[in-house]
Amino acid sequence: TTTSQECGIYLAESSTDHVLGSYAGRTYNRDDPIGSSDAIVQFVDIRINNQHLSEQDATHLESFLGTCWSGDATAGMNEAEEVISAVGGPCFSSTGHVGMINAVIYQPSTLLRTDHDLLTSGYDELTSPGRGAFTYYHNLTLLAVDKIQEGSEIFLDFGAEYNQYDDVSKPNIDDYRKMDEAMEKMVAFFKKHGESLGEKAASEVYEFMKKDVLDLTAEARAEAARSLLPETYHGLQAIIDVGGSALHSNPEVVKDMDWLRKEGYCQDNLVPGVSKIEHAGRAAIAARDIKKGEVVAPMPLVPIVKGRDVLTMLEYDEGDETKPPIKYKQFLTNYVLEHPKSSVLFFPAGPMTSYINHGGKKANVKMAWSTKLWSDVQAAQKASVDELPFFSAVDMIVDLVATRNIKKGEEVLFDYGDDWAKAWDEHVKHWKEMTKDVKLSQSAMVLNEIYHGADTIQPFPTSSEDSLAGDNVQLMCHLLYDEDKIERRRNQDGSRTKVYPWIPHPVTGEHRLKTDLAVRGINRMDCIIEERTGDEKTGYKYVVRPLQEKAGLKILVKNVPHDVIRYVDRPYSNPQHEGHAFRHSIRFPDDVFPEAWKDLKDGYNERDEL
Ligand SMILES: C[S@@+](CC[C@H](N)C(=O)[O-])C[C@H]1O[C@@H](n2cnc3c(N)ncnc32)[C@H](O)[C@@H]1O
Repeated sequence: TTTSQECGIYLAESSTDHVLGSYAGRTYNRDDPIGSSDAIVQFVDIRINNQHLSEQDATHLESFLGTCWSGDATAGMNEAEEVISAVGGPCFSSTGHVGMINAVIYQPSTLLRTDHDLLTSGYDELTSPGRGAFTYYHNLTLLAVDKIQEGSEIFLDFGAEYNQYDDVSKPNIDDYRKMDEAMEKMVAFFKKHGESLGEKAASEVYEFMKKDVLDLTAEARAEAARSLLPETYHGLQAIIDVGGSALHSNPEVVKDMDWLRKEGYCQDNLVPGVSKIEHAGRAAIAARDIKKGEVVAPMPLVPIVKGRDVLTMLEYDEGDETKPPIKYKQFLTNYVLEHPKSSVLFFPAGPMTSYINHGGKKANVKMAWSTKLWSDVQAAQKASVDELPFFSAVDMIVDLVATRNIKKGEEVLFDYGDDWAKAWDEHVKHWKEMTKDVKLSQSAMVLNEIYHGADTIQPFPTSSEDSLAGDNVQLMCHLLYDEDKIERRRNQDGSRTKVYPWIPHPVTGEHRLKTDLAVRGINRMDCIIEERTGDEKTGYKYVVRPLQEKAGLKILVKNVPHDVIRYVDRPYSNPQHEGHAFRHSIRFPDDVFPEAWKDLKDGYNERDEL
């Protein structure tokens, strides 16, 4: 179809500042997904493991963490004590705007993800040397929360914008919304009464609304709100026509489509799939034909200063703290670029680029520095490693360029380098030996396939029925209940239990909205299933007991739909935490690695460290 030929989302310089921005390549309606569904790389307890850092290095680490999301937004919260998520693409390269949030991370996509594709591809978690080597977290999806016109910048809701929310000098999102509503009403008023009032009286009424009514109703926000209104009431309709006061007073957020096609990067040339390479996990697949020499994806680089140290985790012997700790490499290691002559690692935050596998001689993309005028890559290339953290990702872009024609549906591959290939071959060779005395358990992903897989939908067992779940997993429910609709149940011992209904069953057409309210990271909690109703045809519903409630306080939630219940790996127990899992970074090719970034004269030698 023609739409798959058009790029749905671009990357370019933001209209708000010299930072990265994402722009709609077509019009989106509210609730439309935007861009491709991307991988998420969780890293755990990074601050706890880096308490020895110098003040400066700790600041650098924080600036890297500032480019990431909290694990709560990406379903990672149960991985460890502290979970932070590295992501690429529009979730990384969109900015916030206190007045114009038009997209959010669609949490149900990752919270309720399934792995049917991977598990039916022949991947066997218990025997594959790929176990724990690629991410369990995927399907990170952006969703439009408003109509977004073609060319418009995408603004995400980062909690941080709320700091500016109370600033009375400029309009915030509620000012824009309220004034749009007010303007609609004013237009209706002047349409009805304008003629009989006459020009002079109508203008006076408008001035009265603008000044006195706003001062009284908007109080501290009156000035900000007033700035959105036109000089005379004749200008009201034009503001409504361009799509409201936000767009009207910030016309620069909408770029010309021809400019975007020429000067921007397409961010949805790749879609996820399962790799044909055995044990490799998921893959980046071309969404359209790409010609030799074209950019497949831009990769903004995020420096991790002293990266190898920062990504080393220490595990102390609990019985004997004086013993030297065992060192592990943080899972993120597998997703970063390294150069042997540099102490800095780089997370490549491109759209879907985390999914690109190693192809060796079969690689069909290579790296080249950005040639966009808005990206000052030259300055960054001359910078020393200490200066790198101060560069914005907008000036640190490398392109992945097709080295031959790539057909739609083909897997995109990069050459990770000979060291990586050697390490992987060794790993595969020793896998059986390494794991022969280890009891490998099946992760929650495999269990969830039984209850949510496309082929079979089994009901969850109640607490009195036999369960397939091992000790390594726990049951989680996404619960939001209606506090006003309480019922009390009398128990056999005479005590009473409060029963709340799960939020009302979705009404047709509102499915997404209603269910979404409940399916959010903050509403995920341990639960026990007490009762079950329904069948495969009508759908199962459950009465569950949330375990997070204060001790002694017994409550139940009824009408909980099957789909919002999931098994989750207990903290530190999914295969990503296993010591025998493969760990190796991707080699940053010599021909593009700047001289100035080589701070290790003799080069890094892994044997020195481990
Ligand atoms: C940057 S990720 C690539 C995306 C990954 N396949 C996924 O599903 O998230 C790197 C990891 O992918 C896997 N991988 C990449 N190329 C591979 C290959 N040629 N053979 C086996 N595994 C590969 C390894 O587990 C490696 O640690």
